[in-house]
Amino acid sequence: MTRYDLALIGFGGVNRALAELIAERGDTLEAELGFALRVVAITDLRAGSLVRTDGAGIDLAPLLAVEPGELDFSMLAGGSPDPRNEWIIREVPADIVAEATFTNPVDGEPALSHVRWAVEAGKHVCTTNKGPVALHGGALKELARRHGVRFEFEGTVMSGTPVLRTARRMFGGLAVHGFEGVMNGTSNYVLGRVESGLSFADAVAEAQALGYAEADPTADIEGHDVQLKVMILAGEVLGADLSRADVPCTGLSALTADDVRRAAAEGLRWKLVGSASRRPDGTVEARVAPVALPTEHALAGVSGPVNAVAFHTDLLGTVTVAGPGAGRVETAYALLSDVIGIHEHTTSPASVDTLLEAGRA
Ligand SMILES: NC(=O)c1ccc[n+]([C@@H]2O[C@H](COP(=O)([O-])OP(=O)(O)OC[C@H]3O[C@@H](n4cnc5c(N)ncnc54)[C@H](O)[C@@H]3O)[C@@H](O)[C@H]2O)c1
Ligand SMILES: N[C@@H](CCO)C(=O)O
Repeated sequence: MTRYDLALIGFGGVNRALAELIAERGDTLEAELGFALRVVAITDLRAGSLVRTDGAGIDLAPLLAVEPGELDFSMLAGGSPDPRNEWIIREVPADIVAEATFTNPVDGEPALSHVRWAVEAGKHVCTTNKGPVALHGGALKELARRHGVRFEFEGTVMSGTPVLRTARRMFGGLAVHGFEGVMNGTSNYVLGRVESGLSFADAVAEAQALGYAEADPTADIEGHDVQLKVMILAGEVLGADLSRADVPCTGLSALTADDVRRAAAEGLRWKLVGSASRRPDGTVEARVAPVALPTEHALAGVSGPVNAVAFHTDLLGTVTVAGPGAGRVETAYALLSDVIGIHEHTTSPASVDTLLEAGRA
């Protein structure tokens, strides 16, 4: 039986939920997927770091029984009060590094370094962190290719909903002209709650408590999170290499609660829409902005933390992918799907992804 040893970098909502999946469903996953998962290292800014590479690895159940804010690895055997990220990523024997620290939309750090260190150490990486992928995705993919490891990031767009794999695997032979979508769970949840009478501030607080929001929810509300997602998706489906400056961004602070409720009374729904399309000269234009959509529009009915992206193609017309856009468990599932992708790739060199990548190279 194949076993993958994991190092979890960041132990907040998402990586904790991944640890829960492994602790609670490890045996079922093993029987279904044909590989076992063992966590051998965890680092976190607040809890410190923990390493256990013998036996069954880190015993996850006792860690998960402690409230997140009270976790202190320094009290445990193999623990340290410091998040020894570089040493753990480079030196502790692990097969896969799961990176789920804060997204930094300015330069992607320190997650960018986490990904680089892992790849340079010959470890596969899966991440839900949008910063490194949006800002340095091309260079990181090339680095991973040179080191013979996988760099997977399904959870960066629409959390566990497999929009990136769907676009990569299912659109072969089609020309994609562009896409538009509701790609932020927090802002979409907030708009719905404001529509039903809550203040913006209270609605944001709810989204934070539900685990949808970024550490700084300004990124959700002002559209910077969607900006990064548009850059990632445009890279994947349009082959574009966009910088943040290429994606003008207007957020929800352009709207008042009255605007949102008045629109609803007039049969319109405000949505924070991210879009990109290919111009006739082949270049790509993209933007993020709130749009008042008529209720019959496909994106108008996308509610709460649900997201949807409508892809405009030549042979199929518009193809819409909808599903959860945020949530701890949903995003942990994206990491699991990345691990499955790594397993498929390493065990079947003729896997769909490998063949598609070879075709594109
Ligand atoms: N929660 C979601 O719905 C969701 C969905 C998709 C993508 N994401 C992305 O996944 C990542 C994690 O999200 P989350 O909800 O778990 O966030 P979170 O804030 O709950 O957890 C992040 C954890 O990372 C730790 N951390 C931050 N910087 C660190 C560092 N330098 N070294 C070690 N640990 C560090 C923090 O202490 C925290 O515990 C973020 O980048 C987020 O944008 C989240
Ligand atoms: N904060 C993000 C998480 C998913 O990327 C959202 O609300 O969509």
